[in-house]
Amino acid sequence: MGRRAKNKQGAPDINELEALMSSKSLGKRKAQADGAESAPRPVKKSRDGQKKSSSKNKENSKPTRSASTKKPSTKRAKETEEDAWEDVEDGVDLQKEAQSLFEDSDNEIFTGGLEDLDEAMGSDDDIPRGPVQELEFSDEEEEEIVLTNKSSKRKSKESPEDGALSDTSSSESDSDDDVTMGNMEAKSRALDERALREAALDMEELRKAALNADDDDDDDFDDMDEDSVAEDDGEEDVFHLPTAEERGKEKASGGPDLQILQRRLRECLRVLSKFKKRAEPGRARAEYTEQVISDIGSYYGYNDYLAEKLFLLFPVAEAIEFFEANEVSRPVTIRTNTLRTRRRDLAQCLVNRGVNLEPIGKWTNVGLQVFESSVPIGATPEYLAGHYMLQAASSFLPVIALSPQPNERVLDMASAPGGKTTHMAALMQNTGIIFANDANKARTKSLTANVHRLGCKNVVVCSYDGREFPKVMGGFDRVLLDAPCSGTGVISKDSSVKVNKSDRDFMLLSHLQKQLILCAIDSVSPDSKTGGYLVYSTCSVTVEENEAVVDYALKKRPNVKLVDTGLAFGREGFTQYRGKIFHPSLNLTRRFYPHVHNMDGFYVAKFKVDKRQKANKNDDESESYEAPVAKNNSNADEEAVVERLGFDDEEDAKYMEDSKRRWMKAKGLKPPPRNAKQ
Ligand SMILES: C[S@@+](CC[C@H](N)C(=O)[O-])C[C@H]1O[C@@H](n2cnc3c(N)ncnc32)[C@H](O)[C@@H]1O
Repeated sequence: MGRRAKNKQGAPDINELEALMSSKSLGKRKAQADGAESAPRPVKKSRDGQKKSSSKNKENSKPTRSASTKKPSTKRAKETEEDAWEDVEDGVDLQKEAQSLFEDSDNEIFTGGLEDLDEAMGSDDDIPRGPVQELEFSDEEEEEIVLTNKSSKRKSKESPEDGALSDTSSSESDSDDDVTMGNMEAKSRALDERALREAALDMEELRKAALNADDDDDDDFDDMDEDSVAEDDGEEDVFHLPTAEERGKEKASGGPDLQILQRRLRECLRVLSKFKKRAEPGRARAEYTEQVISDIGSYYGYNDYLAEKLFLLFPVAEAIEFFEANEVSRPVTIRTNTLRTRRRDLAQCLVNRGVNLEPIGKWTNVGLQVFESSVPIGATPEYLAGHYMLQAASSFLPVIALSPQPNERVLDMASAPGGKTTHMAALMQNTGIIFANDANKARTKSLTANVHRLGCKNVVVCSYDGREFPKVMGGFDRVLLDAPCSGTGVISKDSSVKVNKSDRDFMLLSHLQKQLILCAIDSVSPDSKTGGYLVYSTCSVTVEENEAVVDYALKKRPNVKLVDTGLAFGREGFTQYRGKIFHPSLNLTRRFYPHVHNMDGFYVAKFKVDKRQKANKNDDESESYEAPVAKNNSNADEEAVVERLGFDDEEDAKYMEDSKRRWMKAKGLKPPPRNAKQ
């Protein structure tokens, strides 16, 4: 685990569902996605101003105690590791889950069956109620849910004055009184808050330094704290960048401590901001960058490979914001199941139970963000009756982009546990048909449970390797491929991603995604009267799982083109990245980031599939085009699958070589020159 992670209160590796069970304060920042990239980039301010904003940011991004103190169940941890979900596992085994909810929420073991749940929760009147919110609905539109008694939510959202504790219990508990049973929780909360405040101040310093590192060498601007950097005029202390040998020794002795790491990060960023002036003679810019990446890895607990991969996605200052955002839980959100209820009615029911919530944003008319709850959100009668799905806000996006219509024939190629399938069923008003497929049979159990709980009547669950489509079934009006991925967008939910992904994993995933996307394209009917669309999505932010896969599909299937996703926000996909040029239409795809949109990292691309052109003798691509033929068993020989899909051997060879070179370097071996015969 990284130094930063070790020292931080509220480790991000939470099981969100379990966190929900604890009925405490939930995600406190509102998803910032209303049509704008709202992530505040630190602005250059007077130092007073900066101090205030740092405290404010910290308070707003405070991870919840409930989230931080729960350990994920082994089962859940294993699942997230295997498949890198972006969704809360919802309704896996209702009876078991409900039981654990009660264990978690009440510290009492619930031994009854589902039918006993009501009793266990007491009559409605017995349900613990929080401060009741009065909901004001406009006469016409349920959109306009206005919460009039927002006291507790506001409290959780407002930032306290600099240095002040967020509530009275905290300030009490910050005193030196003896710890008693009565004040233990408050004291513990105060300690958490203090640690967070300190961490946020550290971050603010780093961010300021990083911001400067993004400035040009010639830029005279320097707004860093005087105590954190040497003065520019006169002699500067030249910071000594460790040599490779010194770094090796440091690693062997267990790595530097947190203070050294922080200081070195700051110093390296300071040098990078005025390289010519501040660099040690004879040292290259790349050496400083390498040190920054290595220290970020240690500070936040990433392996070097992933730290570098993620760092390179952003300018330096933004990279720090991204890594920091991965340390904070995302807001808890639910999706109203419009097959069973309306959002305003659901909101009113939950508010009456003591849930503090409000609509997520204008971009969705079914999402609600839960700020605080005095009841377990995953076990309310409304939940059990299928009135809502616990679902990350980001996972609404691919379905909104796909926009399935009533009476269509739709394929959800990798669908378990069904967050998106059930959303599609609702949009289609239970008409038409959705084939909800998932290669993992075990996972189709939770999918089926959710389909039943939410009352979806137009869903057929099946379990094929997605690469067997369209042989098993084809001719769909719309296809969703929410692909298996590395999960680099959901690190705040599953921190194991920080250390368990290697370049080989990324290569294999990218390969699988490329196979799946071609099969998904071939499953769409170009003759569809109402559709003819494919949406490809992942909960990862890496380029090889996103733009590279989409670009590959464009090359391999000339009959498809990218179209606007219809999503009102999100960053444009890369059209070039580190020397790789993608099709210019890649700018129509959308990227979502935790530090920008306060939702899980996500990627969405929408294709329109047209009829295939008649084979053109001069066109290798169309001549060799052949719809993939599926094998009868899912243990299909990998090589044959690769061959039938016409993989780009040249591109793969390059990946393999890169991977081999990195492996050799990691082992301390010198890779042969690039063009040498191996
Ligand atoms: C990101 S999750 C899907 C989440 C789902 N769309 C939802 O919204 O609830 C990816 C899924 O892909 C499935 N999967 C992995 N490899 C597959 C393959 N070759 N064919 C079909 N599904 C696959 C995994 O079992 C996993 O359930």
